[in-house]
Amino acid sequence: MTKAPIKLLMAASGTGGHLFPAIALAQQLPDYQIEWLGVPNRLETRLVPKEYKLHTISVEGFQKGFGFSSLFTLGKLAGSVLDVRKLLKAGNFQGVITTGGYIAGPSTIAARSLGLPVILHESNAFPGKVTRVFAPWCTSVALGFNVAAQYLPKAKTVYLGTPVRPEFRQPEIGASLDLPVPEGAPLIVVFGGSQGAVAINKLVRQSAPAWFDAGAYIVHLTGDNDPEAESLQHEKYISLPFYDNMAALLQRANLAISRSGAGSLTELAVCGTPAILIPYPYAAEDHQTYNAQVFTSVDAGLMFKQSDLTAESLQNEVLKLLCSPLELKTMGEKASSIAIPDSAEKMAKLVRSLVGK
Ligand SMILES: CC(=O)N[C@H]1[C@@H](OP(=O)(O)OP(=O)(O)OC[C@H]2O[C@@H](n3ccc(=O)[nH]c3=O)[C@H](O)[C@@H]2O)O[C@H](CO)[C@@H](O)[C@@H]1O
Repeated sequence: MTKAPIKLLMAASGTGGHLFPAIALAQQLPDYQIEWLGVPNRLETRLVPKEYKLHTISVEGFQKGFGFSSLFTLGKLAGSVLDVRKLLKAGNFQGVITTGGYIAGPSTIAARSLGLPVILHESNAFPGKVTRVFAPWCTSVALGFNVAAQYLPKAKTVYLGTPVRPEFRQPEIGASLDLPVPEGAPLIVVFGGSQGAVAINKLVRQSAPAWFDAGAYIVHLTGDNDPEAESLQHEKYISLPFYDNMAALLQRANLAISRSGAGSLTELAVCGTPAILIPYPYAAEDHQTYNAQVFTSVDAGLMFKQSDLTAESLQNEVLKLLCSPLELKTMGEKASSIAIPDSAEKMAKLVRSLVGK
């Protein structure tokens, strides 16, 4: 008689930073039966591969302070816990993995109340609020950056890095770059996390002419929300709202200009791509600055506060780097030195040890 596959619920929702690591991990567990838990109308409805059945619940975060709206949210949290419990019981799930964010709360409470193991992956250097609250309840908390452990003293933490899609570490299995960038031309890639960064886009468009004059090409991933996304036209400039083949792009790039979401930093490290990092100023508890500091602490990148940066200063910083290929190379090597390329395999091993083989 063949053994039934182990059933696992993947609670990962919201942004690329939460979804891509979960997808990369799921792909390392082909013998498991994985179903997904998300929220209606978020990126998971678009990004989660069709092979994983997607269940959705509605969850919300707490506002600052504690008033009627928080009581309402608390009521909703209790409702979501009941929904997840029902799902876990009906589906005979044997464990839960979550990549943090609001969905992690009800998933952790529901699973632990049923005695199921929960593995939480926290990719940020400064863990999110939900992670800090729920980490002590989890069976294991895997960290993307080891500095995060100091903020989770009561949790069973283990530093395994953040899983990346397989083509990031095995270029030969990925599609090649299908953009018209001539071989040997310096390439600057600009991206602002999975949703784009309008403020960076504007600075880049103003700075770009001097970079073109220096021979550089730019691939600019603008996100969907930039009304001026098509305002710059140049033969060395390619602008797209979103690009699927990030692995080939970052492997080819000589320099990235980026926000400092954990997913972006992890991929830059795995690809050994030097970067100018501009943390999103409104990120929860300024966590993108903590992330960027992991890079700057080993000289793998330069960090600039958005409020201090002008088009002129950005233009000059990039020109300096374009003129110093050796410095770019050294920064790239430093970035590689902090990468854990086989994080997905390590996470899969942890899951098998706690949920079952
Ligand atoms: C605004 C904000 O609060 N963002 C947070 C969000 O991630 P957010 O999704 O904004 O950013 P991340 O840097 O973590 O991930 C971006 C992901 O999108 C991919 N990508 C991007 C552009 C594109 O065209 N194609 C593409 O595939 C990147 O390759 C990367 O895998 O969750 C992360 C993990 O908790 C946090 O660290 C980020 O701070």
